[in-house]
Amino acid sequence: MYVIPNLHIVEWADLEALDISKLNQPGGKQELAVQVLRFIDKNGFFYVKGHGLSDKDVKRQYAIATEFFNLPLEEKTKYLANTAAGDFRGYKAKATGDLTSKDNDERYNIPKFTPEHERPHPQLILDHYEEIKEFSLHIHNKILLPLLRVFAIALEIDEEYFVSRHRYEAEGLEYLRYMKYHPDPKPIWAIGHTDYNTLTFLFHQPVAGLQVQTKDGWKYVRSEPESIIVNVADALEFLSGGYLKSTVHRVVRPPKDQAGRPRLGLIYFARPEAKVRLEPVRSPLLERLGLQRDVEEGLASVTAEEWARARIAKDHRFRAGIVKTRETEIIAGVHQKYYD
Ligand SMILES: O=C(O)CCC(=O)C(=O)O
Ligand SMILES: [Fe+2]
Repeated sequence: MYVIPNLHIVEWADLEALDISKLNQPGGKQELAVQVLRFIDKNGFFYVKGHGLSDKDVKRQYAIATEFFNLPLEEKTKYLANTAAGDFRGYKAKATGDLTSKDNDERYNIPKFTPEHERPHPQLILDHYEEIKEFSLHIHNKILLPLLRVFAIALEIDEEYFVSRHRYEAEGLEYLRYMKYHPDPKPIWAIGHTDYNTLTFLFHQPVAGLQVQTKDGWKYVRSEPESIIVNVADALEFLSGGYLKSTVHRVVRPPKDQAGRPRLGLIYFARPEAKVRLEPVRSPLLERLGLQRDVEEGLASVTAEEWARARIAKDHRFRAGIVKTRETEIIAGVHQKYYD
């Protein structure tokens, strides 16, 4: 427990940190796999350190994000995302008018730098294109793929099993997101949810607000300058036969001393390739634990792309006021739950 000025009491979640610089040492992969096995079936949130991105690299991205959100609204709305079709590339404005209560954030999602995703961007983004590309590629190649190998070792499966389903050049939508929450009096800014991708990488930002659901209730996730907060999301839970946990989290109004400031976010959402079926892997570990699921028990008929599109379009219908309450049925009989 930590008491911040003006006596606001904040309870922090106790999360493990994986130091991935250990991957350069002999036995490092195995050591990290053992560490992962200590927590990953209970809680899909953890920190990654030793990831090779400097504080300066992260600050540069925040500087670009700040400039982006300072652009006139008419400029930003030229790049609107087609969320009605389940496509989140591009800009999402903050809700206004009758829908003001729906959300208080703006987003700009920059997809993979592959021919599939060539699209117009504001000049500001084009001016920094190479730098944004390098940052994104580092996350994919130097953080995501090594972590996927560690998870495969933990599950005692072929080390390349997950990696071969996340080829950067393959068709599939993953993106870097610039995000800005505007100060708002409502207590919950993003209702409790799981993410629909593989792993989500949340870069350091100083305004508290992210909370994770634990067996002892909601706890704040502390953001530390050297660490990336990582969470397992739906696609990886399905692929790992339910063993790696897509953990429920939410964003609340920051504590009083921070509540009046905008909250900027820098987030990378990694996803499997579009055509990957979300079927459970066969794993000796899961067999031994009696947790092995049959393919039919998973989402074998559903691809990563179909799952993500269904969830994005469903969120769109709620945000746009097309449906009055959040729908829970998504696809193939699998329900998405929400938690206040
Ligand atoms: O802003 C955050 O800290 C988390 C955002 C989030 O959960 C999401 O966009 O899925
Ligand atoms: Fe999330």
